[in-house]
Amino acid sequence: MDSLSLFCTGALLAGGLYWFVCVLGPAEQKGKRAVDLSGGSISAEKVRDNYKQYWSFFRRPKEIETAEKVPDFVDTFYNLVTDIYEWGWGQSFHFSPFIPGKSHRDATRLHEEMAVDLIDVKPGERILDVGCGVGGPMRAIAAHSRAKVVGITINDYQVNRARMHNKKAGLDSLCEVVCGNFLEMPFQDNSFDGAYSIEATCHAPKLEDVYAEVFRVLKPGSLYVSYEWVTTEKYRADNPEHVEVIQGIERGDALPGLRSYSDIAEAAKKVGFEIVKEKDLAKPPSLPWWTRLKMGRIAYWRNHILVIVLAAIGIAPKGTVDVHDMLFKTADYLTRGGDSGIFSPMHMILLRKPKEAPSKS
Ligand SMILES: C=C(CC[C@@H](C)[C@H]1CC[C@H]2C3=CC[C@H]4[C@H](C)[C@@H](O)CC[C@]4(C)[C@H]3CC[C@]12C)C(C)C
Ligand SMILES: C[S@@+](CC[C@H](N)C(=O)[O-])C[C@H]1O[C@@H](n2cnc3c(N)ncnc32)[C@H](O)[C@@H]1O
Repeated sequence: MDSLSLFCTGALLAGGLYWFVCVLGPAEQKGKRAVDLSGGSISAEKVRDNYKQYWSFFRRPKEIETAEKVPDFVDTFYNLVTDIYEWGWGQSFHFSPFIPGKSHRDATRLHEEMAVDLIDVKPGERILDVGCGVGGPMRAIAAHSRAKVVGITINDYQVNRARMHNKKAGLDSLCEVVCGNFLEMPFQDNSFDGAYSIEATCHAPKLEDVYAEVFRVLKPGSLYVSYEWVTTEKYRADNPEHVEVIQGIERGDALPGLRSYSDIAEAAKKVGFEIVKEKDLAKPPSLPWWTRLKMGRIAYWRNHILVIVLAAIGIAPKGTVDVHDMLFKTADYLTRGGDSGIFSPMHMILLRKPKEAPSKS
């Protein structure tokens, strides 16, 4: 081979590699690169053991029912997945309906802005983000409403990521992040002008417990909106395929059991909220939220090969391959849940804490 053809082959290979690693994949701003994948707050050598521990929860369903253990198990889950989510999805860890002509990023932002528009807050007011992740929604909401947002997450790795992103976005004066359990929040009674939760309260073993905490910290008369993960009216517990899909979603997303859409308002009323509005935002005329998952399939294969290579050469923690494989399968269960209509990640409920507490007679 002469030197010219050697050069051309080399250039072609390098170009192909660059395209495979850097171009192919979801065209979103990530904040994470494949070479920076970690196990969150878990040291690299313990990632695989923690992954095994995570799975063992599902092999012993009794443990999942032990509600006190759930926040720890959810914390382990987010140590394992946070970097992969940021790398492969972006800084907002939720779904949104597909909008023709809009990027995923814009569709995501509009879904987030809708939440704060619903709770009707004014600039300068203080609102709570229940289960804030690395703060994608918090930043969009603070920028859109100019309200002061306080986010809470159980995972300290996410707290650090969120604070770093807030600073980088120049929004740290409006956005504050606290590490804590949303089942026992470190906030005073009647101290927030509004609250929202986006695809986070599904991690609570009992929805009443988190709703009761939100109720406690809200000022009387103020509003709370939540986007809930639910099984819909199409779900049949006696259909083995339905059960397989829902259990697949629960295992791959650290859920102590998905709730039926009909349980949401009940839980809210039980703790004292008034129901202002309830609507499944996934229903037509909205377009499928799972289109994005389907469109990403080629990128997931590319990511999988990349993760295997990075783990083999010691750049990514060994257990990353297992975690990625789990997410790969989860994406399929979620897509099947969406296609069949038995599952929705955006059952919206808008609630008001009454102005006056009901009399106890
Ligand atoms: C609300 C929750 C999380 C919802 C979604 C943000 C995530 C659910 C499944 C995740 C993913 C699945 C496939 C991954 C892919 C194999 C990888 O290469 C890149 C990242 C994924 C696309 C990843 C991204 C985030 C999800 C879509 C739950 C936890 C309550
Ligand atoms: C799927 S993520 C959604 C994050 C964010 N709402 C978003 O849309 O980007 C769920 C979030 O809920 C948080 N979470 C789950 N259980 C929690 C608990 N008991 N206390 C506090 N946060 C919790 C997780 O740490 C994570 O940040």
